[in-house]
Amino acid sequence: MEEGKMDENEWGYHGEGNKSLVVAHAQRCVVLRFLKFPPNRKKSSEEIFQHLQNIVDFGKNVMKEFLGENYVHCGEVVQLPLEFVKQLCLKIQSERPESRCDKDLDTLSGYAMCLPNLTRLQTYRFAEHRPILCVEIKPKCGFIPFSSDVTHEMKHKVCRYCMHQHLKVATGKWKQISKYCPLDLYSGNKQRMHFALKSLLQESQNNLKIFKNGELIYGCGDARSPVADWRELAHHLKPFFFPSNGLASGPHCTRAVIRELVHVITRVLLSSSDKGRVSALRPGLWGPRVCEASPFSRSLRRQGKNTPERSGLPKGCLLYKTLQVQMLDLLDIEGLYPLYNRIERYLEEFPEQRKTLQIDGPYDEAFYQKLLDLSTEDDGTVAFALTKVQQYRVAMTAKDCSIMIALSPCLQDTSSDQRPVVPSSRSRLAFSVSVLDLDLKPYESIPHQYKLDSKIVNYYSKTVHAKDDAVVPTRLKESEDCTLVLHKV
Ligand SMILES: O=P(O)(O)O[C@@H]1[C@@H](OP(=O)(O)O)[C@H](OP(=O)(O)O)[C@H](O)[C@H](OP(=O)(O)O)[C@H]1OP(=O)(O)O
Ligand SMILES: Nc1ncnc2c1ncn2[C@@H]1O[C@H](COP(=O)(O)OP(=O)(O)OP(=O)(O)O)[C@@H](O)[C@H]1O
Repeated sequence: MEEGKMDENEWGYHGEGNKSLVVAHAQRCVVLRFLKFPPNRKKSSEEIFQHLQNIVDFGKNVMKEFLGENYVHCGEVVQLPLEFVKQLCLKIQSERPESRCDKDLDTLSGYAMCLPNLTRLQTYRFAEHRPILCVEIKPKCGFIPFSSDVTHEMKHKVCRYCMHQHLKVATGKWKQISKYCPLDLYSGNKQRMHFALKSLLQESQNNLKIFKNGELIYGCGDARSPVADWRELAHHLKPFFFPSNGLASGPHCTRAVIRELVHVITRVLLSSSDKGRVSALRPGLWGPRVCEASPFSRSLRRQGKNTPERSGLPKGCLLYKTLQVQMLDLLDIEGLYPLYNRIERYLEEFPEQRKTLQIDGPYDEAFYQKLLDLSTEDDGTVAFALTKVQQYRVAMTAKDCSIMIALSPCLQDTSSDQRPVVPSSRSRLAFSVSVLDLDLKPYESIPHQYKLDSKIVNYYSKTVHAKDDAVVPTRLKESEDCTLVLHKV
């Protein structure tokens, strides 16, 4: 960043999550990612610099190793003029969704991360003139725990996402239960993946966003949500997926365009565009292949059909790699929590050891190497507890990251385009796949995770499952078909 040339008018609000806020440059393909904090919980400039540097180091030394060079963009920490940050903060404030305003942008340190704008990613830094479509998916945890430490039987049957949906609706976070189940998306089975993606398109919550030329056009279920209907979405998508059946408008056209999008995204998700080395992780343990709450598998069971095999994801694809990292959570929070307590007891006695244990970094090569020990034999040591705790934090990070898929029509002269290509009915689309939000989850969040896990399972077991048992015969008759009915347009 060139200090003297920072002009807030060149930057616009792009999006935000729970912990960071992103602004995008109007011309150049870059974004600035700022940290956010609750009011009155400010950190010193040094602490913020270190926090951001840790994020970059963790991306470089750990996530690039696990997920592959091509998928991970670590960015760099930049120092900005304080006046620029202050003016920028004022400029974007009115565009922020109300639900996110419980935290303030850090305007005091002057530090931020500079990253490629993944919604416009073609060739880093300069925007091209071809239209770009970008689909962002936050797939969440794609497996059912296999750990023998799990005490709630329900956790061996229903995935965390599907259980959590009920608590989220009960607490008013979302209005409706989604039909999306991460196990369907991670199945590698095209039919299940199509169902998962259509479900995300129906009820996006914070799991799906679509950008066109860098602008949010779909998803993000809050006040800022620009469209929620498929007809308008299909209109946006036509330049990319003009239907092969020749229909230019009407419900059939909408359906055809949405179907094309789903098929193209599935193909891209199954592609192995990464040429990096094969991941060092092979947990090898699998829980059940399906989640009992997924409407897809419930519908098949009702029809007396077996759920299709988890066809298996191709080993080089990002979903496969992400799932492997998620499965570093070998013990489940129930098995992990006592090990966290072991470390806490040790730290109470030897507080000066916190640094040696690398709890707050540095996230370097040595930190990465220790993550590769997948043994689950507890020898009672702090070293064992520490390895499992660090693996858990990394796994939780992978359970909360997002995948960005950028698509743009190929030029006539494709020799200039080095990127992989996916066919669509209108043209061939060059694509790139990236992963974002790879901030290592804090050590301190483990007690919260333990409590939340129990709250999610208890709520699901007591309310939903009990109700389910009582109404099974009626529900079966109701035939809650998993064939997705398109919204009326
Ligand atoms: O606990 P979960 O599964 O609800 O995940 C949280 C996310 O909620 P979600 O369920 O995806 O809507 C949550 O997302 P939202 O703020 O709800 O959009 C955050 O990503 C949170 O991470 P962090 O605390 O900001 O690092 C996430 O917390 P972590 O558990 O990943 O730390
Ligand atoms: N490099 C990028 N290029 C384009 N858009 C980005 C980039 N990084 C983040 N975004 C956008 O900003 C949003 C918020 O970023 P991010 O997910 O990193 O926030 P967060 O606060 O860390 O999330 P969480 O709520 O999961 O903690 C993303 O959902 C994405 O739409």
